[in-house]
Amino acid sequence: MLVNFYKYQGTGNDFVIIDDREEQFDIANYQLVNWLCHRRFGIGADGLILLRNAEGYDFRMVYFNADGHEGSMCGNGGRCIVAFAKFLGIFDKQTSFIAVDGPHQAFVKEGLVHLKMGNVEEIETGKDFFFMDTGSPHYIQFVKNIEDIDVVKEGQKIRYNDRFAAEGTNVNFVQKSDNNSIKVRTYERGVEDETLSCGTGVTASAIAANQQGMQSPIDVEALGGNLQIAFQQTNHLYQDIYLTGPAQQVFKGTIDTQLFKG
Ligand SMILES: N[C@H](CCC[C@H](N)C(=O)O)C(=O)O
Repeated sequence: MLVNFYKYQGTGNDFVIIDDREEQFDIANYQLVNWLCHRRFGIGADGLILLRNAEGYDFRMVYFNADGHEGSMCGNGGRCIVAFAKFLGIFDKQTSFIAVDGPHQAFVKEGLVHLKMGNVEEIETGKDFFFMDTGSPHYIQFVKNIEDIDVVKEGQKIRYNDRFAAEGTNVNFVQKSDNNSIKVRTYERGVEDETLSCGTGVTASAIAANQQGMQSPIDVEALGGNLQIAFQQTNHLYQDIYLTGPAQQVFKGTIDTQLFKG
């Protein structure tokens, strides 16, 4: 089968996106997804996203990690699929779509995609960490010199410890900078590597920074670019959380799935 795809990136978190409103793509074939995301044998991406139809919404976002398995919410992927939906002419000013973690609203303004994330209510605080779900599970550790962290090694220690080994977790290392800003580096489960940016991770990191006294909006520097997180916070509830940043189409192509040898 010939599959038309688009390649997008949002602050260096990159995705293969397919317009699958005809529902031709076999979502159960995780080896195929894994191959398409492979950087040497396939197209190369941190994840693959299908745009499908959904009743009551402009579209449905179906997200797979690079390992081929359907993942939880992806914030940067969410921004990229919003840019893609606008490119397809599915919406003009603002959109409402459904993802695995529930409904999302978004709009594009001055070239930046503003994506509303789900509310966050439960935040676990440990001796030297925070843990929360911003659509995906995120462990957050504040560090002094982020450049010195071996993100893959330290991230894997946490991701594969007794608590997280089975389900996995994403692990964020966060350094506070001046002016209400933080630097974030993320080890992503499902990619099992450091990525250049992780939207749900950056969102969780900003909320953790707020727990430590930083106020909304919080500017975030990821390896692949800058993002901003804004939110309303009352007692334990974080709502109106917006993840804002660029999302760009890089190229498009056609791939023959017959080339995949399984
Ligand atoms: N890159 C993502 C997160 C993908 C989710 C994931 N790696 C998982 O929790 O399985 C983001 O921008 O939010």
